Amino acid sequence: MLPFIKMHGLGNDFVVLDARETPIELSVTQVQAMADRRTGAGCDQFIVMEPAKDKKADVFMRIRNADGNEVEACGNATRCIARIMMDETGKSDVVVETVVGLLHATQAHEGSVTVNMGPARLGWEEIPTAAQCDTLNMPVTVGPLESPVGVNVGNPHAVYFVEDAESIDLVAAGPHVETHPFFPDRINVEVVSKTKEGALRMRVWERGVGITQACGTGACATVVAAVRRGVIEGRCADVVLDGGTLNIEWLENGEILMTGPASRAFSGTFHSSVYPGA
Ligand SMILES: N[C@H](CCC[C@H](N)C(=O)O)C(=O)O
Repeated sequence: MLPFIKMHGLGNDFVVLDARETPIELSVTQVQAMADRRTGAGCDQFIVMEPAKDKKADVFMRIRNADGNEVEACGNATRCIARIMMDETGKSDVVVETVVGLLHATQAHEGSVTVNMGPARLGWEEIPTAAQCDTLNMPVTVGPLESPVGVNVGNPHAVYFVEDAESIDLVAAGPHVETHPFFPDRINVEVVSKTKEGALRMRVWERGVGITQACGTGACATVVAAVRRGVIEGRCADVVLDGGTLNIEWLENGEILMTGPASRAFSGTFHSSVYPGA
């Protein structure tokens, strides 16, 4: 049997396996089965904790989308893994290592966690796009969505500013943007409208998953895009997602701070029919 913990960040949910003692090798189809909301444990992303490679880190976090593919970053999951390490070590500051670098996490107010998600990458080659472009207005129009801002937060995002984010048919438009040929690695898609000064409403179609309740890296990309476009004053905003609110600050040094909750849901075990040898 293979134990797991179910966690979430504002409803963006994760199955977390601990492979720090014993390596766990998972195929794409195994992850798809374990992430399935009917035949598996159900999750948006599948997280495996591995021994840190860098001695400055407390743990290595490997991230797979529900479609089984490995991705570079997951803000909400980073807060959850940081929470596990804080509870385990008693430290209020921990370092989560990922394929794109070391992420520093700090205990914040009322059980929230603040993570430095690292620098926003803004060059067309960093998004990446298939051709050189102005990432402040990328040439990708789908239905009512046009001229998104490209931001890479370890993973790629196309941020569309619209009059009313609630009115956008994201199920119709999201997949077409996600798989548009201009984005060779595919892309996460955000639709954003300003509700009041310092607050942005954001809905997300996630690469490899679909619509999720929240997206930490998407919220980071949203505030970076809003600052670059002059949509907000200052460099800090609350991003209101379907599942709740994240506070994001884009520092003058280019790094992005994300603050929000990290919630445990339950523990379980996968039957050996799902993970042979378990
Ligand atoms: N939910 C995650 C983002 C996952 C991004 C993933 N869908 C990708 O393909 O990059 C977050 O909180 O940042």
